[in-house]
Amino acid sequence: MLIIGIAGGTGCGKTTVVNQIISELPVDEVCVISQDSYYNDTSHLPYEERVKINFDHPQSIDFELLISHLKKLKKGETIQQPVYSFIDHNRTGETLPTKPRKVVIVEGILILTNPAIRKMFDIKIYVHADSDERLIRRLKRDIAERGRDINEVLDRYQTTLKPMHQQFIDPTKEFADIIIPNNNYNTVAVDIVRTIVKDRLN
Ligand SMILES: Nc1ncnc2c1ncn2[C@@H]1O[C@H](COP(=O)(O)OP(=O)(O)O)[C@@H](O)[C@H]1O
Ligand SMILES: Nc1ccn([C@@H]2O[C@H](COP(=O)(O)O)[C@@H](O)[C@H]2O)c(=O)n1
Repeated sequence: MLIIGIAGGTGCGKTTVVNQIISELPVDEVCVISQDSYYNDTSHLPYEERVKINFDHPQSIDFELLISHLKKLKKGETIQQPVYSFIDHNRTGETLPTKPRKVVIVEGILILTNPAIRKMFDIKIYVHADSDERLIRRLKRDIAERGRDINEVLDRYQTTLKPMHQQFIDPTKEFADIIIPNNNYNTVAVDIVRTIVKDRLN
């Protein structure tokens, strides 16, 4: 099994890069694990408290569950990946059965901050886009897809996104084997990663 970790700040294009990588691969050869599925279960908190959580701090992630799921996949077991709602700021209670595959891609802003999970990755990738580009993309995406308005995104950017990015996420670039510049769509870099993955599948 080849486990690839893909990190980078919010809006850098991780999900887009993952979709480009897997688009030409057989569906039964690859599975994707999103760090967002592993936000802590906060069902015990009311919505008014959940909305105040700092979702860009490493402590917001249930790394224990994520690591145990990766270990299960390595052992050939199917896992139940939690489904997360950005509207409710919580897990939905539903799960997505995820089968072990030859290639497992784990993507998320904080996945390279955790030493134990870092050790599990065969390839570590950091997707980079400038902060103004990321903020513009995040604004558009969160308003269109995650039920947010401009004030919510800008407040969160100033209070948590920017400081957490500087403190925790950007420094993980140093752990990356490959850094993909993604201010523009980077088809060359995606092709290189695809070639590595295809080589592994043969
Ligand atoms: N290279 C790019 N150029 C322009 N827009 C992009 C690029 N990569 C991603 N996007 C767009 O930016 C938004 C955020 O991308 P996404 O892949 O969800 O980022 P992430 O998963 O890192 O938060 C999406 O709407 C996506 O279509
Ligand atoms: N309830 C939540 C949980 C997370 N976020 C934000 O999502 C970002 C990470 O996801 P990406 O797809 O952008 O990598 C992170 O920056 C959190 O602030 C949220 O807004 N609400």
